[in-house]
Amino acid sequence: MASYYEKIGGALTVRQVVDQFYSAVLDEPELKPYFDGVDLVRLKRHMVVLLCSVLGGPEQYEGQDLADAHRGMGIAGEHYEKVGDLLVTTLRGQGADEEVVQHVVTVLNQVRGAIVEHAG
Ligand code: HEM
Repeated sequence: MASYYEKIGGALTVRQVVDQFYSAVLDEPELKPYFDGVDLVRLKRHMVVLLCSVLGGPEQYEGQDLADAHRGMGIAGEHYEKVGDLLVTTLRGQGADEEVVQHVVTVLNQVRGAIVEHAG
């Protein structure tokens, strides 16, 4: 049975998703300030590998633990939802099927607690 990773088109598609996703995030005035001064090349590289491995690809995530990476940013729940929605919209826009999207939504719900620091 094809993995989600194969279904979506492998690392090439994931890279396109991640590029589009961060363009969309940085287009949101409420979200952009979080990324001031951030090394976007490194961020995108880590996100590509993380998403590949979440989808069942062979890549091994070697970035920071998600709680450590986001600690002290004071990320609001409402901003987390926005970022999650942008990822889902981008996946759909790249033709990901609903099974793949639902798997990503499940993982987004699992990691929420590690990333969000403010209820609002
Ligand atoms: C939706 C789920 C999210 C996932 C899966 C995720 C994933 C990641 C990953 C893999 C990194 C790189 C860690 C490293 O380089 O070692 C990172 C860094 C970062 N994330 Fe997230 N993130 C999420 C949500 C958010 C949200 C909601 C915000 C802010 C609104 C955010 C802001 C940042 C920033 C600013 C960095 C850069 C930290 C730095 O390099 O100093 N993330 N994230």
